[in-house]
Amino acid sequence: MTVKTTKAFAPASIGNVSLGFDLLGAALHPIDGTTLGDWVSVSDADEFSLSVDGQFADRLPPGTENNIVTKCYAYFQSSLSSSGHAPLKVKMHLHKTLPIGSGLGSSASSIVAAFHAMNEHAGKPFSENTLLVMMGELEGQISGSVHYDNVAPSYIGGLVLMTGEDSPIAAKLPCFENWYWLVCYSGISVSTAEARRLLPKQYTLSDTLDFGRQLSVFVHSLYAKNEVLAAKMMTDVIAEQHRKVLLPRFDDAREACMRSNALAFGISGSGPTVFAVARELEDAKNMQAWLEKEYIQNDDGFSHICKLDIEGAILIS
Ligand SMILES: Nc1ncnc2c1ncn2[C@@H]1O[C@H](COP(=O)(O)OP(=O)(O)O)[C@@H](O)[C@H]1O
Ligand SMILES: N[C@@H](CCOP(=O)(O)O)C(=O)O
Repeated sequence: MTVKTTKAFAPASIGNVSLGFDLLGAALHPIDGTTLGDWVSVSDADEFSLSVDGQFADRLPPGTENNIVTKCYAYFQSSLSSSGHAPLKVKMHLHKTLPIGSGLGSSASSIVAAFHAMNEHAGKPFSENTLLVMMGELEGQISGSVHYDNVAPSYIGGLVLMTGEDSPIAAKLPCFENWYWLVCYSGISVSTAEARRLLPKQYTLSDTLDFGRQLSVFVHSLYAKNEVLAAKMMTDVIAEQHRKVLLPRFDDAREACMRSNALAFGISGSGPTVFAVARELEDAKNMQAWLEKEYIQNDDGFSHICKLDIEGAILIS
């Protein structure tokens, strides 16, 4: 008897994209063809089990019961049961290539790949929007509050705006195809939950007005195809000033990237990964050379020049 297996890949992502705290996210696709993201496969089995491999597998919490993929499985089963579907009898495997606490949407990537593979294996009982709700719920269990700015781009691809509504939860935005998105992970770990606790509970009227203006003018600029105006809006009035203390050499990194003509520079998600946007590949390479030499702190660090991953999560046959 052949055992049916379904395998999914979900790309890394930049949460917030500086100007859209919890509301904007971008999926990444390195231009050198590296697959930057996690893989999950689901195979028919009498009993559930989870195996894990990959470069960062040994940094995950010990015990498969603490792996977010096991929690995704339990959540998917209870959703199947409460909607009158048959249980899914499978074992799962996670190939963990994204560093944990990196600001590259590592937990989101595992969550998205797990739900996408399970939903496909079960014959697609849930719609894209319902799956996104489940993904957001699981991301919330890890980071302390539900936010979709990693799971949504990782699942549907591209540059994505969260609506705050039940349906659709997320909307794909147009973006400038010529932009390069450079990301550099320094090699240290920053807990998203802790980085969220650093933020104030309230903001000034002036910051609030800036946040609303920047996000709305940015979205306008994407539709108006005005990349200069769009790039000008890409600064962070919500998180950066409070979180950059966790990121050694953050200000130097910004200065170096700006000297190399960065259109924008900021923290990817809660860090320590930083991102820069460049119009020219040559500029992106110059920034990359500086960041690799000066921002990376240990052997775990790396950088990639990316384009947006327009496809999002995919199934692999
Ligand atoms: N498959 C998984 N991938 C990533 N993190 C996981 C996974 N399973 C459990 N975790 C735990 O979830 C937490 C993720 O932390 P977080 O700071 O949100 O990371 P990231 O920003 O990279 O998603 C860590 O405590 C990590 O040990
Ligand atoms: N909007 C979230 C994004 C967290 O991204 P991660 O990749 O660091 O998990 C936040 O800024 O808290």
